[in-house]
Amino acid sequence: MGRRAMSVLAACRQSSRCWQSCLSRPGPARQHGNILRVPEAPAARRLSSMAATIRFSPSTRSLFDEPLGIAVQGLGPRQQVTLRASLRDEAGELFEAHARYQAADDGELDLARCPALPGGSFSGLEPTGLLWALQPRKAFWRLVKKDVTTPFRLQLDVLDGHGDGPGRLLAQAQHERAFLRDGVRRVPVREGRIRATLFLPPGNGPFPGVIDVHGAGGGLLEYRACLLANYGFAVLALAYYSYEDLPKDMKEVNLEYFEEAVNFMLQHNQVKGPGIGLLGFSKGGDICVSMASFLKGITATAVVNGSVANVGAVLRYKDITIPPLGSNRKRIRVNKSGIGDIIDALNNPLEGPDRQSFIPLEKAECRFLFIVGQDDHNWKSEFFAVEGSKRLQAHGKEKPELICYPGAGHYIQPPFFPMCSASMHPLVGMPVMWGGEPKAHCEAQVDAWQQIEAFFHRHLKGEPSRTANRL
Ligand SMILES: CCCCCCCCCCCC(=O)SCCNC(=O)CCNC(=O)[C@H](O)C(C)(C)COP(=O)(O)OP(=O)(O)OC[C@H]1O[C@@H](n2cnc3c(N)ncnc32)[C@H](O)[C@@H]1OP(=O)(O)O
Repeated sequence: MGRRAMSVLAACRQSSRCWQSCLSRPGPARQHGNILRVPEAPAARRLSSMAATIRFSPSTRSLFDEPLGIAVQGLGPRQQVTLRASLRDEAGELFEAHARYQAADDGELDLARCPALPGGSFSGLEPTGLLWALQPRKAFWRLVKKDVTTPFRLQLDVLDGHGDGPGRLLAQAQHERAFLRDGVRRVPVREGRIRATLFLPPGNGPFPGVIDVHGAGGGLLEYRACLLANYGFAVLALAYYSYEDLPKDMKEVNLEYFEEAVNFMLQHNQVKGPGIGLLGFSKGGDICVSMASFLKGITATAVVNGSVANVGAVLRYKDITIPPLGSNRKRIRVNKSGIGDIIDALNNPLEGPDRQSFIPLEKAECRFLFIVGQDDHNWKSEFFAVEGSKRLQAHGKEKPELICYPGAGHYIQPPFFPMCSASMHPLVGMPVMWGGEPKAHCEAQVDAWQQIEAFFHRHLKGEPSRTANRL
């Protein structure tokens, strides 16, 4: 990560501390629909005689990966206000962002038209800045959604003025950011060895099918699969270790487990054949490349900041063994805050015995999409994607789609997940920097999500997808 991005984040964290006291401030308030109005202060301190109201669009609830319109009405002409967004995750950890604005002559403040002034978490015209700039108060914490059946509750406070401390509360409202679209079915799957959740869109199937494999860390993460199912795919979120009776750690990745999952999808009466798609992020990316290389029934594979070398665990399939790419902890650079930069820790899979870890992706019969954050500090995603592309073409295979995003780090998530700059690495055992600059990273997430969806529509459905820019 660049020094500039680190200092932006440090500044955000520092300034968010200034706002802590206001969050717990008690005060009588009355609820009007989703708008909580706070009684006005004495006339002498009032800048406007009108009550400010917050308007969200959509009004009360939206899907997490959709943009959210925010406007404030009833402010004074050119009134200076600070908008503060906050959200608590399921562990109770607080995420906050704030931005300084000046209302228009008519007392209206529409974030789609009004630029944020310097001094907040972001500046400039950023209609969704209060979403993507959310930062955790707890160091090394990421926004993760574990229970997709409940929404995140976003709170917006409108505060008077641009002071360093919180100004008088002028209006407050809440909005639900949901994961499950109405009618999408969430089906826990415990078939054979498979531990997974299948998301089925509303209506009569069959639907194009996708298996979603998340990165190292264990457990069963459903949020990306669930959001993708909202767009008409049958998506299986697949756990592969540290979940129920699956192996506790990731010493070895056995592809027969993943083959069972592919066969489960291909045989499911709600899944349209003849092949399925794979979506893999990080360690999930190289698992998907291995699945595509060795298993039948894969039509399209989207890899988000993945590797084309097998990493972190031995891979086994029948009589095939692929060793993990070598690494050297001495190449980890640790900064003054104790955060590691592991970008140079892995060996080169084109050299010496490490060539054995290169996955023979030329065996695959599917189309590939590589999504790359050019500021990925977990590993060299762009190098991996380019080498994968070269190898495919050298074997007469179709050139994969490769989309590179400058300023995007490792943790490319669905839209509006705030960028995580550093957190505990599940395999390295220390906090590491993931890379990325928050605004560029957020824009990459929005575009990458559309590209992934369009890729699967093209190859699994044969239909064009919606192309509207959702930023
Ligand atoms: C030589 C060099 C080679 C370099 C070699 C480089 C090779 C890189 C190869 C891998 C690259 C990757 O995959 S990178 C990672 C990408 N991974 C993912 O995207 C998957 C992310 N999944 C996860 O992080 C996990 O599944 C969680 C956090 C969702 C697990 O949730 P859980 O199953 O409910 O577990 P839980 O008990 O709550 O917590 C387990 C631990 O995670 C922490 N944790 C829980 N929630 C959070 C959170 N929101 N933000 C931060 N941390 C959290 C807890 O404090 C705890 O830490 P503690 O008390 O145990 O300390």
